[in-house]
Amino acid sequence: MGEKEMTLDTVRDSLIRQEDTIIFSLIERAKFPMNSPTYQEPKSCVGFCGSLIRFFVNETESLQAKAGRYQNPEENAFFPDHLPPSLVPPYAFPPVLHRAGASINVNNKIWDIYFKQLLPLFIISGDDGNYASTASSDLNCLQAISRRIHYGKFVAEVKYKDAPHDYEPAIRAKDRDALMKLLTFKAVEETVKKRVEKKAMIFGEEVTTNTTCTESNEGKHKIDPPLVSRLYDEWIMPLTKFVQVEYLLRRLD
Ligand SMILES: O=C(O)C(=O)C[C@]1(C(=O)O)C=C[C@@H](O)C=C1
Repeated sequence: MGEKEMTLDTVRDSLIRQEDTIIFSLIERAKFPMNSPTYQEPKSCVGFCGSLIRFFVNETESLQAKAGRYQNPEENAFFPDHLPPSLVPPYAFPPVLHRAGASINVNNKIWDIYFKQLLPLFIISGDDGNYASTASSDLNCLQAISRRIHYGKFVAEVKYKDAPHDYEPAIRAKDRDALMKLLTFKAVEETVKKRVEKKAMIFGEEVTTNTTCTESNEGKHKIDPPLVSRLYDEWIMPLTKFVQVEYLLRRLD
């Protein structure tokens, strides 16, 4: 975010814009079949040890760390241990987050859910050999989803600053349920679910120049729109809220 102060409206605008990134990245991943050799642990080390996806993410994060990606408090690495330091001159990101909550990282959960639950839902089975491209598009999805979920820290900070007296008793009592209630807006969640479904429909439509005969493409989408809504309902929004609760619990440290 630029110089302007964050408000609930500006953080929500960012979440809305991030929907585009997430949906486009899912559409890109859906170009490839499952390509399961990307994820298999080989029996022995082949120039690197472990699965291709881990190798790919580790190496890419290492390069991106050198290029300064993780200087930005909106970015969280999947393998944060042993990352090299940034080699680029630091940018003075505005210090929005409270120190104690800034380091929250739920990427382990995101990793597990993405590979075990999400991929099988929206990727067809098969193997076309494009393992590196598959790993690359997985990382784009993971980074977009991770950025969105960890953006919960900023959402929580803004909500706390807007109404510290509402949040403080629940924070002091470590009352997760009360915090969850305070930060939840059901009507907003319903709007998010409807909007992402609509975006998936529009972004994933087959575009033709033929205006008279679109029937053959009608109803065909590169990613199933209701599935995107479900993904938000079952994983993305709950994890964003989990991050908000975790952040708030540390807000008075
Ligand atoms: O917009 C908010 O207030 C948020 O906290 C974000 C979000 C979401 O993840 O989209 C999460 C919780 C709210 O219930 C509504 C939406």
